[in-house]
Amino acid sequence: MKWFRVTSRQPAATAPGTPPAAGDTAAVPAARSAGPQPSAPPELDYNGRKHRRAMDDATLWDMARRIPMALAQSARLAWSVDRRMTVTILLCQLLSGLGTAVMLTAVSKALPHLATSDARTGLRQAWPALTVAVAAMATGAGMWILADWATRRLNPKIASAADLTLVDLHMRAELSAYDTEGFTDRSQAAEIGALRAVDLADDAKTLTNGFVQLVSAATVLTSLHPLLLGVLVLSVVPRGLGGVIAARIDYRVHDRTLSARNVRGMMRWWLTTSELADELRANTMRPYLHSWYRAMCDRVEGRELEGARPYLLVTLLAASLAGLFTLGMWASLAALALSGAMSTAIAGTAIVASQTAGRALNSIVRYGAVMFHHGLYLSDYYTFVDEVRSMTTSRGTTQAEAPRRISLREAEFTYPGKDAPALRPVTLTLNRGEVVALVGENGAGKSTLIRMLTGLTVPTGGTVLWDDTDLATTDAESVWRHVGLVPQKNGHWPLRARENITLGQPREHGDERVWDAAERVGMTERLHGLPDRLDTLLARSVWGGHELSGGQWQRLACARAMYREPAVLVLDEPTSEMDARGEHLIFRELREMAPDRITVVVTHRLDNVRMADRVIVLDRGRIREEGTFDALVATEGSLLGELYALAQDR
Ligand SMILES: Nc1ncnc2c1ncn2[C@@H]1O[C@H](COP(=O)(O)OP(=O)(O)OP(=O)(O)O)[C@@H](O)[C@H]1O
Repeated sequence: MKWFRVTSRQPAATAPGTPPAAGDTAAVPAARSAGPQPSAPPELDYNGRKHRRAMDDATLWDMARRIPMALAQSARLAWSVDRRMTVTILLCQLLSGLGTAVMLTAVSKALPHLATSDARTGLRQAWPALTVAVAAMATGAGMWILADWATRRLNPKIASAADLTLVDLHMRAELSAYDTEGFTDRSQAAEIGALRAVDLADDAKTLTNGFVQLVSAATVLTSLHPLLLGVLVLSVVPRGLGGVIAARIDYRVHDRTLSARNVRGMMRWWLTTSELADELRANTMRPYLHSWYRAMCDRVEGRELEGARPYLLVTLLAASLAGLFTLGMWASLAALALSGAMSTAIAGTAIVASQTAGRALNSIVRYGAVMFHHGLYLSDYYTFVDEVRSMTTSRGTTQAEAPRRISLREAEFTYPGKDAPALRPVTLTLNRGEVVALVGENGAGKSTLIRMLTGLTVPTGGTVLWDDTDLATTDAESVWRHVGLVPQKNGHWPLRARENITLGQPREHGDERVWDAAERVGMTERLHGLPDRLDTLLARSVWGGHELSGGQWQRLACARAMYREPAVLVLDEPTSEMDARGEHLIFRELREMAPDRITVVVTHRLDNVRMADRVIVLDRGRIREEGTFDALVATEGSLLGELYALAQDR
């Protein structure tokens, strides 16, 4: 590092590596303007993507098995949100298939007449069949439009239902669900399933329509002449195979760029959000981040370009093969007609039918691949829904009353997947009217203890009682109705100022209590200064929203907890971002409110601990000390005394 020696007159550069000078000169590091080139971004994988190589790995049998399952799952979702539209789509599909069958049969009836030498007579004899063919085609088109309308009505409902189920389950799950291994990955995969649900009805409809059309064409042809089924198979198989290979290449390119695109997408938020804009600029992070982002763009671009060539080759090959087979089919039909084994009219119908079947097959291949992928994610979605449903908070039906006493009896807690407990057996009683301060170094177990006291988690050993009610068998919602919690990380809810205070409470007439809560945390003036006062939207990221400072947000979180007038008021580092005036106000309010409730405060600012009736000092998951602040600080060798002395040593 380079050092400049700064004197009172003029800065003078010294050789690199020269140590800072002592005495009346101070040494400051030089700003670094150049340095080694940043390393390229690593190959990151996006955890939530489980099915990266699914298309590559899947056999045709896998696909054949998975696609009907996906269709059945789509039908189940559709049925659950709108039965009328689901039935409409199914009926339309059947009628459109029937239309195709009628059209092909009518064409086979009309063709012999049209093949006669006298065109006028031929047309006269063929017109009833031709009219039926046109009517059948029109009916098929009408059914398609009707199905499309029904799908458009169904799509948003399916998407909302899938999304709502997922969001609601997350909000109702036991906290321990978040700590189970791979929860986030499974949650992300399920979210992709819910996102894909938007297109589900559309894609399922197109695929089933392809099947219906293909079956109609095959049925009509077989009924006309058994040999025609073989001819049809010959004409569609190469197209089908070509389509599958092209789809695989497409998906391979998609897979190879997927993690880079996802990581780039995540990084995009970091680079453009105002929340990190200060840090990014003041710490001159832009050049590195720009080159990082550029490298990701290049990676995606390069891989997409690499995929273009094989895709072109395969599609060309598939199209050539399909052309050759079509030629072969025509030649076979001509040979059959010339040998008298088949009438010219039937051969003509076979050509029309093969066109219909070809189009149907294109849909089947294309949308079969899409539904195959939908199916994988839908399975994740359903598996996750079942998993979280079994983990929703349902502990018992006993209704909790506002406690006069909270007792922990040998209560301990070990996080899922961890060997050592975060909290070792704790026996403790908290009484109404008391303010208890929880103190301890980082990781001592304070937040874990708070979660157990408030019924957010159930102890993995021992019991937590509210009076005589065991929280492990009590309806959790009824417990939380008596709790007001200011957690370490509180939400900056993108809602109006009013809701940021009343959130979680039933709506009341009038704002009297809202202003009262604002006054308790010193926010009255600030809220009056907002353009629409309590109606102002508090979220800069939302159009028309307003932002508060970190300390002001924390004051609102305290106001929210106070507004609840809870029987159990718990605050985890409630004033870490507040100025001295705000902090003083909050602790004064807590004291005033204390007689009617059990109050628990976690704080690292030990001067605040003086106001507590009792201090509990946690150390590595154990209660190490308990008593009044003055007594503990005065005790020789106490941890609180040591921490307090460190806090004063500046
Ligand atoms: N969700 C979790 N999963 C696994 N371990 C956890 C989890 N949350 C906390 N822990 C661990 O449990 C121990 C206690 O954590 P806790 O958050 O209760 O400490 P704390 O005293 O509140 O710390 P701080 O003062 O830093 O907030 C720590 O070792 C921590 O790493």
